[in-house]
Amino acid sequence: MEKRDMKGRVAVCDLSIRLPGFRLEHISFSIEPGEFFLLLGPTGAGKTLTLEALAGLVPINTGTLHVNGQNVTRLPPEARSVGIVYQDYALFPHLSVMENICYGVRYRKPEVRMPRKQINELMSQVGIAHLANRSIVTLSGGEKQRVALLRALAVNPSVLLLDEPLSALDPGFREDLQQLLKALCRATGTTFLMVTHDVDEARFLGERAAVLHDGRIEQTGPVAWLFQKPSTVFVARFTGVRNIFPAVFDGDRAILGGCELMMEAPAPASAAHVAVRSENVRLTNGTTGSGGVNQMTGRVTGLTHMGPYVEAMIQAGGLPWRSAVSLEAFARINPAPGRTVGMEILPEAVVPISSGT
Ligand SMILES: Nc1ncnc2c1ncn2[C@@H]1O[C@H](COP(=O)(O)OP(=O)(O)OP(=O)(O)O)[C@@H](O)[C@H]1O
Repeated sequence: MEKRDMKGRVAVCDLSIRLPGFRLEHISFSIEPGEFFLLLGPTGAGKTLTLEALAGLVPINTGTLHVNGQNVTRLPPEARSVGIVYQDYALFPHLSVMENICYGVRYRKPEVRMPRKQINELMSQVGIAHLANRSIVTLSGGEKQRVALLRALAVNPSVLLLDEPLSALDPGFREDLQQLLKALCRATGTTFLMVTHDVDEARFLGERAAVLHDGRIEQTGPVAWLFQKPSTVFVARFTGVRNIFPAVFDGDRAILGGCELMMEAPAPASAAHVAVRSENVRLTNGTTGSGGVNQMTGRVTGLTHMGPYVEAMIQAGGLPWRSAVSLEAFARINPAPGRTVGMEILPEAVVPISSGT
């Protein structure tokens, strides 16, 4: 790859950080120029540490870090061409909006900083042009986060690191800012690496993601793939899979409880469970269709109204299944507790998963 094609490329290879009481181990992933990549995981998984290692803010024990094709492992933070945006904005309260945005610019050579004209355009794009002279302390959370974003982008980093930038905002503001983040990533061509523990946010924002658990990466891949084809019990739970059962495998057949399900391909040797998303458990009327591939009959044991759908609990094949029933299907099938219903799962929705790292 030519040097200019490497601009914005990130490669983290076998990163480890050992702290009293916590170990980040064998972290490896790479990000393509201009990509919106997510580090996903629950609290305490090591997401912030990974970001800070890339930014040069914490010492690392082993591993190499490349930005723009350059080995930055031993470089100081200011020489890495990365910017960082925090959840709590970290703005200067005594400066105005424009002074905050341009704060880092004055320390940069003209050829590497963002031209003032582009800063003005971005301020208009994110809807804060009219606030240029306002004091930071008078802004709302959403406005502050817009200022923080532009301050980080104004020094023209190749890579922008974002540590849960939306988590302090009300849900209404969050959606606007999610749209804005996507638009800024596209408009500036900057690589975005964002930390979040919010799976809905991940679904909306990310192209690819790495899922961290207890200091290790469990799975890396396109966000949609992590949801549809989790590879471990942890990733399945984290992405909201409601049916996870221990299983044994015989080629492309999974045997779980008192039932046998066909999969689309043979399970890997590491597989020990089966994951089925509740939206992939389709209900049918009565015993209709029972006896076909992955069709069973079950008894409804409970219902939970979730707003746009109803989660039905079905006892079938000796296991407690959960099915997300659309309101239309709910009205048609009427899966009232105690009733017998048919249940169908496509082979591609039966996902063999391992116990994890
Ligand atoms: N300087 C430090 N010394 C000791 N332990 C630390 C230090 N910094 C972080 N840790 C610990 O490392 C673990 C991972 O922290 P990290 O902030 O990376 O988690 P996270 O995934 O970003 O979680 P959250 O979503 O809550 O921010 C935590 O248990 C934290 O307490």
